[in-house]
Amino acid sequence: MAVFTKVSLDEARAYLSQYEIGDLLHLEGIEEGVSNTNFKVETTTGLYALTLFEAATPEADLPYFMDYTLHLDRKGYPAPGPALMRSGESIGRINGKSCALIKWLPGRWPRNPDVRHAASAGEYLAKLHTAGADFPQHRDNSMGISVWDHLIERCEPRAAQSARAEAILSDFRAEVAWLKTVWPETLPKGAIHADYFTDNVLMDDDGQVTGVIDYYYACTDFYAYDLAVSFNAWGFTPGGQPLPEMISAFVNAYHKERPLSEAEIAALPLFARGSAVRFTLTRLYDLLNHDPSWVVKPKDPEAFYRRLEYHRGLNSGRRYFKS
Ligand SMILES: Nc1ncnc2c1ncn2[C@@H]1O[C@H](COP(=O)(O)OP(=O)(O)OP(=O)(O)O)[C@@H](O)[C@H]1O
Ligand SMILES: N[C@@H](CCO)C(=O)O
Repeated sequence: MAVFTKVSLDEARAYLSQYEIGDLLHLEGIEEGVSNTNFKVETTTGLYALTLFEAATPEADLPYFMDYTLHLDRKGYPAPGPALMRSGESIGRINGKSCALIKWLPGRWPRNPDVRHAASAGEYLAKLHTAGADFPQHRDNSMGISVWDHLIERCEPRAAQSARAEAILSDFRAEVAWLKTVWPETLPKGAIHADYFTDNVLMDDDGQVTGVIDYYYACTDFYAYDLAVSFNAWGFTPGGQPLPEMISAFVNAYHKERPLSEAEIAALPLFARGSAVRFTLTRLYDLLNHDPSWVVKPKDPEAFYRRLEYHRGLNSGRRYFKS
């Protein structure tokens, strides 16, 4: 499904000859994923993923993503750092697309995560923040609070056909205006993942993290915002019902590894509301602009709207520590 751009064995062999990675043994398209084309590559020296960047990933930011994952990898964090060509480059071109050859990480993302998975995921999010704290580059959050008004505007033309979409957007105009008045300015920030969902965290059979992939929304923002994005992903059913024991397992494990300040804890309900708005909006945009002939199924915006409703009922960040 997600092999948008074909690559033949000969094309792959010619491309890979720029690296010191031995001879190509096997090339396999990966069906999963919706944004980029991915292949699993086996050579005489090991396993890699070959990613061809499709339109959704901003070309100009590829050096940031590659440098960040290389930085994390060199610090011993399980990120898929890029292999370097003999020229020292990490980004190449194949069949008209920019591409990178990155480390293949072991494990599988958890289809039915429980509290053990949530705790390990929370610990590794904190490790990600610590390992990236001295990464010197900056990238604005292209999906952050400063663009939510613009996302609402982009949804508006097609939302006119749906009373439900109109109602959500009307609610969000007020929500975003209010969030802007209370959004913190001075909390600890640095490089964050910004899309730390279950399908981006690989684990072993004991529910321990073995790899964290897909850094193509990584950016500079508040660490506590990334925590809220992540417990919103891990701490609810796919339909958006809260699982307080999953949220608390995630948050407590994070806090043990990277203790949160009182100000960060106090900001969690706001950040949880903001991140619920962000994912409702991007999902709503994709749904409103979906062509039924596309194979990729749009994700459900309502599941994130329900999260927003849950967080609106909480007024203390301490609440997320308890189930
Ligand atoms: N470096 C890697 N190591 C191991 N497996 C990987 C790696 N990169 C990708 N995969 C596998 O390929 C699948 C699809 O990759 P990914 O989720 O990055 O696709 P995408 O289309 O770029 O992203 P998304 O669907 O989240 O927008 C993953 O679920 C994982 O199974
Ligand atoms: N994780 C996002 C998709 C973008 O990677 C979502 O579930 O809406």
